[in-house]
Amino acid sequence: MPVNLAKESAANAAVDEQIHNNIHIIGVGSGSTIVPAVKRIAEIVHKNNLDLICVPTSLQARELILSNGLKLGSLAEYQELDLAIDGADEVDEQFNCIKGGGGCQTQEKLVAVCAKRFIVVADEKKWSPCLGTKWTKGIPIEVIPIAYKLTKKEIEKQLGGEVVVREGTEKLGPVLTDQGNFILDWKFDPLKIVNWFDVNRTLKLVPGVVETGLFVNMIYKGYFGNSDGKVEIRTNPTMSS
Ligand SMILES: O=C(CO)[C@H](O)[C@H](O)COP(=O)(O)O
Repeated sequence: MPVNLAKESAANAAVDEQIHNNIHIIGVGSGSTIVPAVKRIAEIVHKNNLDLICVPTSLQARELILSNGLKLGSLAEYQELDLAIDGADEVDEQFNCIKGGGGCQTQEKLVAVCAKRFIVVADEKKWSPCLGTKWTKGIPIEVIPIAYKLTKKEIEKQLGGEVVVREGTEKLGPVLTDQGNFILDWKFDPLKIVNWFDVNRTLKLVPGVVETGLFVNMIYKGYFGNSDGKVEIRTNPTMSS
């Protein structure tokens, strides 16, 4: 997967600042920006002989960890992570974000909630005044396959907008997640959203929903790369350092 300078710069800045010898267990996110991040983590780990365990958020992350010669852990073994580093599809000024463009939001959220600090690495274009402005494909929601029609109807009834079943590109039919479930993308009107916490709770209470790609005020710090290689580092003022 080709990685542009903006993503690579964000990834390198985050890893250089966050990975040191007091960090022992980390969560590793999914997507294209995480690829240079894992490469950089491996360079630091091997150069300084660090003892670091990496917990993946997807099959992609698992392979990245192994192919970069890092130690693989799991959530079954570790539920307290020093840090989780991941990509994002859109981050708003309240540090809410949409994840799941790659369909990995369920494991990504499990890993993020286990981490003392959740940090994101992204292209600056993903920083947005309001969710739904830059990322217009909707909120990714993992659902149990047999429930998808009733879940779609219920979300549209309770929250409005339109729910679309995510289809594969190289295979006909719905995309299957790493857990074997379907993904619904809920397209919403950003002007109608008052409180993301309430929206997320409403979605989670719909029968059939496994997890949403709405990460409400979970980010501690975001590293946003520009096309010239400069990186904007933004810290969530509501979280202590
Ligand atoms: O949430 C994700 C996968 O489920 C990714 O982190 C998100 O889609 C960002 O990906 P990329 O770094 O390729 O822009």
